[in-house]
Amino acid sequence: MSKNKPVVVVGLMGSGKSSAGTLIAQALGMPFSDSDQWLQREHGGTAAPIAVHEGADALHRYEAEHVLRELEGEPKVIAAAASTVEDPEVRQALRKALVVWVDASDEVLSRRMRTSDHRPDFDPTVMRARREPYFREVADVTYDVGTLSPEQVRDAVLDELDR
Ligand SMILES: Nc1ncnc2c1ncn2[C@@H]1O[C@H](COP(=O)(O)OP(=O)(O)O)[C@@H](O)[C@H]1O
Ligand SMILES: O=C(O)C1=C[C@@H](OP(=O)(O)O)[C@@H](O)[C@H](O)C1
Ligand SMILES: [Mg+2]
Repeated sequence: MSKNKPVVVVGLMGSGKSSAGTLIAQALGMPFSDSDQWLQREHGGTAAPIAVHEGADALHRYEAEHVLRELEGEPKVIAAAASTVEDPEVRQALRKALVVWVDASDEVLSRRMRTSDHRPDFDPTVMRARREPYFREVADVTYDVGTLSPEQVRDAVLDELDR
């Protein structure tokens, strides 16, 4: 698989997209674009206050826009917000990327999503019911981050790109 194609890390809240994405970008020497930082820069805040003040629909629109914009231009490693797989235009655009789905049990995710207050208070079980079929549809590779560390995910992605 080509090393010159975008890599997009997807998964539910707290699944480790930012952690693994950072390491993958470093290893590949590619630019890294994280939804979390992009929201801050383009929309003046993290996801949690945007969800409160502008609503979840506006937040999810901004998050989809992030992936669509960053998939244009030079290839990057992109940590996409959890919501983005719900957008049909995003799912179509993801076809040109290597899509890495990181996942763990809801119990693990509930614990990990509470490590920072930038996240809105969404229930992982509800989010999974809605999004799991889409993750399955877009993913080229899937990693269990209940057992794999971000470094192990990085190494698995590098192997995949070398195949
Ligand atoms: N593979 C992993 N194993 C153990 N802890 C992890 C793993 N990936 C991420 N974490 C931890 O889980 C939390 C959420 O990770 P983060 O990368 O911010 O997730 P996301 O960007 O998907 O919301 C952080 O505290 C991070 O250190
Ligand atoms: O599940 C969701 O709808 C969201 C998950 C969080 O993203 P992460 O996937 O980066 O945790 C949050 O920051 C995002 O804006 C909305
Ligand atoms: Mg993140």
